[in-house]
Amino acid sequence: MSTEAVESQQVVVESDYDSPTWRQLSDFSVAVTGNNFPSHASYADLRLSSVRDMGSVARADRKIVEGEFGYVLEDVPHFTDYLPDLPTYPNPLQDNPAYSVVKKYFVNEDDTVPQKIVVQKNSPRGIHFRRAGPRQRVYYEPEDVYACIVTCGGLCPGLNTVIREIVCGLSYMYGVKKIVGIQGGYMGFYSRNTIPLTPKSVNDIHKRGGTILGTSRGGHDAIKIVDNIQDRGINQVYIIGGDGTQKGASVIFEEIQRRGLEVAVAGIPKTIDNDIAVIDKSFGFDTAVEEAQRAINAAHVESESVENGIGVVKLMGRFSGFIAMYATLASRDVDCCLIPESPFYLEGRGGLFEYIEKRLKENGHMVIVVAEGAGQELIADSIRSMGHEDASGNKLLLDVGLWLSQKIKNYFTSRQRMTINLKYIDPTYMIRAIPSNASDNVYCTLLAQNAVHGAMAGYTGFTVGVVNGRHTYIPFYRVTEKRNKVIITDRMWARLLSSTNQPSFLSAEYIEEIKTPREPPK
Ligand SMILES: Nc1ncnc2c1ncn2[C@@H]1O[C@H](COP(=O)(O)OP(=O)(O)O)[C@@H](O)[C@H]1O
Ligand SMILES: O=P(O)(O)OC[C@H]1O[C@](O)(COP(=O)(O)O)[C@@H](O)[C@@H]1O
Ligand SMILES: [Mg+2]
Repeated sequence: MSTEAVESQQVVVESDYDSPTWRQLSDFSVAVTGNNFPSHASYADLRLSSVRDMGSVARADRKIVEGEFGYVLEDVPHFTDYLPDLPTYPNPLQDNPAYSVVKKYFVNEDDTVPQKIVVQKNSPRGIHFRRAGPRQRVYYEPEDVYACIVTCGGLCPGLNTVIREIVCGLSYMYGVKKIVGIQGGYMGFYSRNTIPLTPKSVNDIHKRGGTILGTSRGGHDAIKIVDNIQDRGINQVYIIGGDGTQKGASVIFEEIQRRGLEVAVAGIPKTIDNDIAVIDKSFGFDTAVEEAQRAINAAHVESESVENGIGVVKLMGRFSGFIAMYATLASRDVDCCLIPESPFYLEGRGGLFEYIEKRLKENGHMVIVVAEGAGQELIADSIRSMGHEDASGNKLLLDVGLWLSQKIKNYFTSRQRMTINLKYIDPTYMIRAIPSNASDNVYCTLLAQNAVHGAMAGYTGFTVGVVNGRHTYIPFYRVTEKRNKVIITDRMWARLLSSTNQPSFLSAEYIEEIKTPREPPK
């Protein structure tokens, strides 16, 4: 992702400073001198901050280490936090011919990655995350590992690649033999049989879309899931899924910790919408943007082949319009992009209809990209049926693409304003179901391998993710407490507006309001 996109995430993060959660974190944090953090073996001596989150992850213990110049490490849990006397073993990678020639293959225990890379002379060093990667000592003998993998939530390109690379990483790097897949999402822990996974059985799966394990929404019962983990003797749990899944993983981790089990819980964030906080980008996003070009091209070809042609393309994005924004910026054929973060209106001065009329008169055709979560309030006004949820508790959306297409048709046919030719394309599930592209495949591989390195090194209760280009271990609460959204006061959205020339749909008062600076952090 571009620097600009990284900047957008930082704007989101800055707002954390105002939240009660942040103030509580500071109150409970553990201060250390300088930045010589204790290695994880001595973390048992540190007081776990036990901050009770105000939001959705209600019982997350937080492990905060402060250093000089405003340095803060938001660390992830480690076995030694609650099981102090575990034996450790040399990392088998040191004898692996592929790695033995690599200088500094093991990650320095003190390496951390800053969340904010744009700084000023006097700004505090800010929040950091533990750098991901292989450690010199591991907490499992290969023959003792019994790992499982589960995929939850909606589909996303790259799921099979992550599964494949966890299996291959565990097998080839650490010599692990016992790996199973949990079928059909969280509920599969207690309602379905497991399937054995070997490098041979997963060899070709990255070439297929979907997930070979199946997935589901709903059905998260932490007690039943952990009972099942315990009964089977599973000691590494790899959980691939979005924000809902990571919340579920956090609850599972807490139950495992409460029972004092030596079971590592590692999350790999998945969301085609790219709405997971903190991380630079989620896997599958690039593939989705690329595939969306095919739909936009089709809409363009259709619309320019007829008089007053309008192509409407609906793309995914329940709460965040990243796919729509990037697909629009990539295409250059889009005249208007509508996303959930930017409210719009249809009629009157500066409205969508006026703009469509102008573009058709100027250019004879136009393409509109609309993210599925855009304009939901407008639709609710005319349809009156909001508030339904799916099995995971996600808001069910009304079809903005169909609604918008109908509204445009009605407007232009009423009072015989203009004869238009509108074609509506909904490629959403076609985009989601494809295999990941080359760059996402590499990305999935690194995420999977780093998840494996973290679990083998005794870290647990973490999500693996890229922050400012570096792989890190992020505590669950950080990726679940808020969603990554397009910031419409950022330069990236301004670039989009100037590339499409569409109206901003914002009133002068609203622009003033959102520009008002927030209070600086204390
Ligand atoms: N707050 C939560 N606590 C525990 N489990 C949750 C929570 N939210 C969602 N889940 C579980 O996570 C799984 C996937 O969630 P969902 O929202 O469908 O997809 P995603 O993980 O992609 O956001 C479901 O099985 C759901 O029951
Ligand atoms: O029809 P489904 O399977 O519920 O999925 C629809 C939703 O899945 C998404 O792709 C995102 O899903 P996740 O939260 O599972 O990543 C949204 O864009 C879309 O609204
Ligand atoms: Mg979600």
